[in-house]
Amino acid sequence: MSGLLYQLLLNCQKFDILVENLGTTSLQTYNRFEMGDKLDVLIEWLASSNEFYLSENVTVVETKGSGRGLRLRSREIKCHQAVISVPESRQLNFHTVLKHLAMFNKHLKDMGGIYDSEVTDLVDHDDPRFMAYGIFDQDSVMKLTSFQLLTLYILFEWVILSHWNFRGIVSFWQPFFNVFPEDGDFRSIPCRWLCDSDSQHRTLFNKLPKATQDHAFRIKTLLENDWHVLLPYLLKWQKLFTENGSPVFTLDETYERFLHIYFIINSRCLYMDISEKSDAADKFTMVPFVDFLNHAPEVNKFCQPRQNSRKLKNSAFIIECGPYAYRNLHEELFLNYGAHSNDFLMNEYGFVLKENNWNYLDVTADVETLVIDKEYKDFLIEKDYWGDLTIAFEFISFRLLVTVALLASKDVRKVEKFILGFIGEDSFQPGLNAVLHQLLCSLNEQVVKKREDIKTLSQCDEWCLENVLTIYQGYEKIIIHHLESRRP
Ligand SMILES: C[S@@+](CC[C@H](N)C(=O)[O-])C[C@H]1O[C@@H](n2cnc3c(N)ncnc32)[C@H](O)[C@@H]1O
Repeated sequence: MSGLLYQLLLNCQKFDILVENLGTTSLQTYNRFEMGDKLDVLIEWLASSNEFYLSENVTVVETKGSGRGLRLRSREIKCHQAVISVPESRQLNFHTVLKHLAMFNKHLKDMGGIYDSEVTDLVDHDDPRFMAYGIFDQDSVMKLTSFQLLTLYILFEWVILSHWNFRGIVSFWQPFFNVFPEDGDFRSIPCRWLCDSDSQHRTLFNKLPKATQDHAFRIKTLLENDWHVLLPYLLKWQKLFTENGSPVFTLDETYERFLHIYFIINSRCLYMDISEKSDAADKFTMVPFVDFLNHAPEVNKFCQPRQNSRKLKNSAFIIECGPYAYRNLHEELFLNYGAHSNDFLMNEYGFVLKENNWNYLDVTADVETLVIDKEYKDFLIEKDYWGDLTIAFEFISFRLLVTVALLASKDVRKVEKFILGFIGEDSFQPGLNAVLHQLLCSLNEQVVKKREDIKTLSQCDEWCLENVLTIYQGYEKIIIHHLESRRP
């Protein structure tokens, strides 16, 4: 495909941001104007590439509950109609960052040339980026993950470069940075409670379900690993950029910004084939405006990315309307970020949904402590049925049924037949339901106790408390549903 055929249909009118449910205090009014201006600048920047397209029927609306989102502002959006298309030159990913670095470092092979003369025109010979990006060599840059390269690049372009603002040196990406979420928007992410040394939320962290805590620890490990990989580059920049003998930025401040940027990327990355990278975790891109789309739990209903091969030159990221057409004025356009439970959404994005059919309980820790007999444990390990024991609203996982069948029958041979499908769950009744019912009663007691404890944590942020309570409400709904159907 030789570029996109979409034209910019946007009028050159001031971009109209509607703010809902925000009341009328002066701070909120200020934000409203500020965000409106920032959106105008963003649109102007995107529209300066004639391959950008935004449906004129769509507007940005900001609400207290979910921040900015896209809404229908006029007429309709039909099934499979294109809603937004953002050219590669306005996306941040491993590929586009390499191209930009290559403008300042001739040793970095530029993968396919610079896009726009407007970008190269911005380069000034006194630009500090000649020094900053001069420290990179091809091998070490290529070894960085997409996450690491983007974090490092955004740190320089957005945070460190702002130091040279007075000489008019502003990043090409500044219009995109302007609309990045604020750090406080991520305050409900449990990993943040772990990383902030003075977090008031450590007690709340201890009240989280174990699976949610484990997820937060996994993110913390990844994040700390990335920080250590980036540290040598940051130390070199500290030596290069000094003022009155001191570095223009400190590592403590930079770590705070690193955390902020890490969660910006994590909550806004979209799958995209990146030719330089083979690992699935590296295949993502950040797409301005598309990243205003909020999440809905329904898969294959709302807006969807139209898959384009990265191998095609200058391919765009396109969002089109899914099977659900938008006809009701002001209704929100959604994207599905994946089939994610509230535990996952809270850890990766910092929000939860009141109703979420993807919720499930991980009961591994509760059930494994019931398997006291070594023979049974060895059997489950040998059959690869040890761990990963879950309960969703619709069903109890087969892995859990196998473990409970063993606890109920204490008959390894019979359970083997169950695993092989020769006999069914009924062969273990009423013992199986008795064990399950007892387990569910104990889980219910734990949830009720946790919810009561959480309500007493008055020092925590209300929204964070509410989100944790919503996770437990989701659990309760699942437990009660099965308690009724598993009554022995
Ligand atoms: C890709 S961004 C979407 C745009 C975002 N609302 C904004 O203001 O920039 C993802 C973030 O939006 C928020 N979000 C997305 N879907 C949501 C939903 N259904 N309910 C509440 N917040 C949501 C979360 O803060 C999440 O980290």
